[in-house]
Amino acid sequence: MSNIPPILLIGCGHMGKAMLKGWIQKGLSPSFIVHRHEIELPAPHKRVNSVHDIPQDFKPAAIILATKPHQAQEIIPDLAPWSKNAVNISVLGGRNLTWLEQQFGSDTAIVRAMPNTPSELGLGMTSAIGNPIVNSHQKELTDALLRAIGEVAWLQSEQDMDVATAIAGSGPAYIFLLAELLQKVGEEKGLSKELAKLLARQTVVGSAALLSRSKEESEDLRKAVATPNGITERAVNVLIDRKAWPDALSKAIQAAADRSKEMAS
Ligand SMILES: NC(=O)C1=CN([C@@H]2O[C@H](COP(=O)(O)OP(=O)(O)OC[C@H]3O[C@@H](n4cnc5c(N)ncnc54)[C@H](O)[C@@H]3O)[C@@H](O)[C@H]2O)C=CC1
Ligand SMILES: O=C(O)[C@@H]1CCC=N1
Repeated sequence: MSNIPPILLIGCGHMGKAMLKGWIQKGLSPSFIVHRHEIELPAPHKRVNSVHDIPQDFKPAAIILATKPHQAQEIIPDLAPWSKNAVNISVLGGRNLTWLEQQFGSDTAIVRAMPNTPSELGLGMTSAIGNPIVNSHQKELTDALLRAIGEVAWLQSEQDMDVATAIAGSGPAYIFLLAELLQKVGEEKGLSKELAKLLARQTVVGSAALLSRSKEESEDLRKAVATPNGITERAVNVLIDRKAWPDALSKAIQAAADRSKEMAS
């Protein structure tokens, strides 16, 4: 049974595809996807090359804008036949509600959202904030759409979106980088490539699953590994030094948040 309303998805790259896969698994109603290249798409959903190929009688409950930020401006005016009667959910990095209202019109219901790629597995994390035109029904609908692919945090202030983006939107990249680096160090220390890869990947996967299922704080899970005066503690002492991971992560998050702010318009 379909429990996700029909959507119009604009752009089906890394993020659009991740969300679409999540929604299809949860029973997406017949929807249209605007994408210039062939994609694997189960019936009854349809891919079209351009918005001009969408039937006028198609009534999406939500439009999801998932092109690159610089690609969005030219396509938004073409969405007018549908955008006034739908909630328009932008996942564009950086682009703020002021910019989005300038493109769609300030009388249009717009949600600025920042998901992440684990949405593909229903394990996403999306931060969201709507403009004043979004009514309670549209907010519930957006919440249901985003909850179908993971957790949702409705922000009180749009100012928080830059840091939310830097932590959760970009965050999967840091975790994959950790897996990359663990493998690289393993190889540098003499392990075979296959062994280093297996150890690094399964450790990241298993730790994330444990964190997901445990009620304990991440700090407690960490302390359960680092036996006092044992082996792990030596490594944790290196990493937790203010000048090591705390400073590096703080600088990294600030750099990403600054870039998000730069991309506001
Ligand atoms: N990749 C990620 O992890 C995340 C990305 N985002 C945001 O999602 C958006 C998309 O990012 P990605 O998926 O990584 O980029 P991408 O380049 O993989 O996907 C964008 C897609 O939009 C398509 N497109 C461009 N113009 C179009 C048009 N006029 N009509 C139809 N399709 C068109 C492109 O062909 C491309 O497939 C960006 O604005 C980004 O900031 C947000 C959260 C996380
Ligand atoms: O890096 C980017 O610009 C996008 C937004 C967050 C994740 N990817």
